Amino acid sequence: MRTLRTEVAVIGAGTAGMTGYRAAKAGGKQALLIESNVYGTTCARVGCMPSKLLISAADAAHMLHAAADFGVHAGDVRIDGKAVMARVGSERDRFVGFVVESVDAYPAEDKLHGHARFLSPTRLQIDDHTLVEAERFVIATGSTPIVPDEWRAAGSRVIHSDAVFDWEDLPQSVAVAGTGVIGLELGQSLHRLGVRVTIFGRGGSVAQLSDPAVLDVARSAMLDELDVRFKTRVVKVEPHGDGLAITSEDTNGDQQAEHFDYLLSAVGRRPNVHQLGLENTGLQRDHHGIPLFDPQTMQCGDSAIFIAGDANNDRPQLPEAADHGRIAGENAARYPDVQPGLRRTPLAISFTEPQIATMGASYSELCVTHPGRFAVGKVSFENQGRSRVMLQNKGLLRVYAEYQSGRFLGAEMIGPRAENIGHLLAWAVQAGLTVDAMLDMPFYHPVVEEGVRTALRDLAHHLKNAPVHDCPCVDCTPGP
Ligand SMILES: Cc1cc2nc3c(=O)[nH]c(=O)nc-3n(C[C@H](O)[C@H](O)[C@H](O)COP(=O)(O)OP(=O)(O)OC[C@H]3O[C@@H](n4cnc5c(N)ncnc54)[C@H](O)[C@@H]3O)c2cc1C
Ligand SMILES: NC(=O)c1ccc[n+]([C@@H]2O[C@H](COP(=O)([O-])OP(=O)(O)OC[C@H]3O[C@@H](n4cnc5c(N)ncnc54)[C@H](O)[C@@H]3O)[C@@H](O)[C@H]2O)c1
Repeated sequence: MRTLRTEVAVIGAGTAGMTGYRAAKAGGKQALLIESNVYGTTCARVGCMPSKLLISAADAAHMLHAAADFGVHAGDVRIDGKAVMARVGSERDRFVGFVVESVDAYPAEDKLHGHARFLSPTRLQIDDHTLVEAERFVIATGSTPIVPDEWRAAGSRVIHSDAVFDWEDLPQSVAVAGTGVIGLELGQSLHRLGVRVTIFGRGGSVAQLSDPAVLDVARSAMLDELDVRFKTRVVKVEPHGDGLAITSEDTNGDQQAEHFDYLLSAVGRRPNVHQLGLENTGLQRDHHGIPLFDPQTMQCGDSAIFIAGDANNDRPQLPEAADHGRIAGENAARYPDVQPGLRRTPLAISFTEPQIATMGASYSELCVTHPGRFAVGKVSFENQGRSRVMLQNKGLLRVYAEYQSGRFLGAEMIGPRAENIGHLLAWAVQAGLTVDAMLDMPFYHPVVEEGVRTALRDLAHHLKNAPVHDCPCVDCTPGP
């Protein structure tokens, strides 16, 4: 076994790892980037990009059906599953190609292939071929989709999201377990592309939403279009012919057995911290096995080990992975002079239709941090002018602000153009704007943003009626 010495060892060449590597190099350090799998990142290979490619194909199919409501008739819609998947695959490969090009440009001596495992706080073993001794480390190992063992036992027709993007054709039917962002984005697109889809949600959650009023509207919007079985668990999965027999059970204990080609497990992702030898680092870890770390500096305790991206499970999204990686790499380079980096206002978007966006503090967080001290304004998109014009008049936006200061705190929504409104409102939170200052901004006509103004006016009205006593239950009714 050979031994390599470096100043900064970065484990994982995903978005966080690549950014961390570049930041450590920019900080003047020698760095080694270790990757156990192929280059290309989760985002480009099996995440953000291929999922959005599938959604775009689904949107095209949906528009053809929806056009009839405008008096525009497209004739028979034919979906060529092979062509859909060929475009998803080839465009995805193009995005992956750009990432691989970047990695190819890194000096060969900075890259090492193999699975890294800590032997001590300063030493890694890579497969059975190399020992790496380093002064500082960035853990950027990403996350893995969860597939419960009892489902996995039913064989290869039980899949997770990675497998969808390798399909050469669309299947006839798919059961999806999980009403999180992956289950809904993929489940809705497959449905729109003509696949028979049933989505099982063990509770009533919808993507990242926490506001009970928005959740109610979101559940109805999803049920309007999709076969979603809320409060229904998948209890048995067995091979059946070429596919699967799936038994589900609702809250009354009523069971139903149905046949599908596939079961797509979309029940969450687990940070890759379990086969890393973290027990040999002396780091304190939480109950998920993630080292305790400072979210401003990414430093684990006071050690020379930093953790970034999905591996630390703090907002597992692409822009966050890049921010974490940069902060971790910069701090690894300047260790022990560790400094807080820029963490932005939280923003999460689910590319369902209607889209779902949350930004700033969530409703459930405010119930803990501001009990009785925040006001809520709202707008329904049902009668919102431009939304109706576009026949996208479904959804609800709820906006939150602090009594006394009038500071805008955050919002949750499902509705048209949520990806854009989400940015607008996240920027307002980060800029520290008050609701009055936001209402002084320009609003054009006729635009969906006029709906945002309606919600802000409602919020301003409620802010004037601050409760006289500090009742912790005001505006904070428990969810259904
Ligand atoms: C279907 C899907 C859709 C998504 N859509 C969006 C979206 O629209 N917008 C958005 O913002 N986010 C989206 N995400 C989330 C986003 O893709 C991730 O948050 C982001 O890619 C995480 O980057 P990362 O660098 O932490 O991990 P990764 O890119 O997964 O990199 C981790 C790397 O570490 C390697 N590794 C692991 N363990 C070891 C080891 N011991 N030794 C060596 N190497 C190791 C892995 O092989 C991997 O290459 C989506 C995710 C999925 C799955
Ligand atoms: N548009 C985007 O930004 C985007 C898209 C895809 C993924 N992502 C990222 O990927 C992460 C993982 O997404 P995800 O959808 O896998 O996870 P998630 O945590 O968002 O959702 C998982 C869902 O599965 C449910 N669940 C858990 N166990 C279950 C079981 N046994 N049966 C049925 N349901 C069960 C949970 O209640 C939850 O609703 C997200 O947190 C997100 O950050 C982001």
